[in-house]
Amino acid sequence: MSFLTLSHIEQGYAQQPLFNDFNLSIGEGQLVSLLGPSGCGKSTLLRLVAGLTPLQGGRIHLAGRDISHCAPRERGIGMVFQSYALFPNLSVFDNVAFALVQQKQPKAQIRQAVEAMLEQVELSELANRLPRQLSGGQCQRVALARALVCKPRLLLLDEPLSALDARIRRHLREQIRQLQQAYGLTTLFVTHDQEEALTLSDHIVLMECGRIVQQGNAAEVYSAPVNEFAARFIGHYNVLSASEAQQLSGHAQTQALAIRPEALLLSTQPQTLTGHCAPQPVQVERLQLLGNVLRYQVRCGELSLTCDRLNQHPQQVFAVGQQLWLSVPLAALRPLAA
Ligand SMILES: Nc1ncnc2c1ncn2[C@@H]1O[C@H](COP(=O)(O)OP(=O)(O)OP(=O)(O)O)[C@@H](O)[C@H]1O
Repeated sequence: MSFLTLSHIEQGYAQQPLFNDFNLSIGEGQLVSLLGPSGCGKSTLLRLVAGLTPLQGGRIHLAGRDISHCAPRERGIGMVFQSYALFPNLSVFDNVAFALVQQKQPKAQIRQAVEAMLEQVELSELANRLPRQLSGGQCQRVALARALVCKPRLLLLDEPLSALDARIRRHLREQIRQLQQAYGLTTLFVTHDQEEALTLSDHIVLMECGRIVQQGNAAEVYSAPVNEFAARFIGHYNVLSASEAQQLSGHAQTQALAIRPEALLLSTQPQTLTGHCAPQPVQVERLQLLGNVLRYQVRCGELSLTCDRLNQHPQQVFAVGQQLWLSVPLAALRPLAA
């Protein structure tokens, strides 16, 4: 059953339409990522749900209640932004306690709630510090604690990790996921980073220009992109026109196709494999080391294809210019809608 429902949303800026009959349903306790390029409307959607931007048309329901025109503070929603937006003159403790103080909760109760929350985000030791005495990752954990301490019914996260370095980012996203699951908290997470969406989410909503292009769980969205936009945005797919696909597969093709780079097999000898197209000669044009993965760009006639291989043995790295053979599993060819 849907916990957050956006129905027939109409929204735009200065005569410029952005959402036209936009609909989205989110189940209780799910972490849903809104994924898409800059300007596709992710933040606007979050602001509409939070009540920070007035809704022009349509309805928003949260836990069965119509919140379309409620004031932000009446919605029971917690929000964390990319910019931490902490009060600079308040300690970590007082930042987290702020909303509870506003609600005039008893002091002892506030202390207990804040201390428990700081422990959850591993900040108990830093309770008396000011925001300027914290790292970016620590600031973001304070912002998260501040949003969670009010026990929101819905958590909105607007690119909360994008200002942080890669290691802190990974750690914090695991922490967010653990807390979200521990509290069973329905969460909408905005990101333009596909890896982040794939690793964190129960459900991914891929957007382009105010429209949903595709939605599903990570495996569905990753393994079966519906069109060229989805294929290019998620997973660095090779996208081939119908005639290119025909050239590569040797089979008649009427539709554009996508192939994941890790599905393509490179070998030094031609291999005739069941369920594969006939082996094709290729030449290595470029090689990129992505840590555990080697990414080859290979030339196959007029086609340039990306092939990923696990970086297992240094002696098995192919050189730029090397002649190889390419095998394409037929099952890996994904037809794309126009
Ligand atoms: N206050 C505003 N006034 C006019 N246009 C706006 C306003 N806010 C956003 N827009 C426009 O609406 C569109 C969607 O913006 P939005 O910030 O929702 O996108 P986004 O997907 O969150 O992008 P990003 O990832 O860059 O934050 C963009 O074209 C943007 O220029």
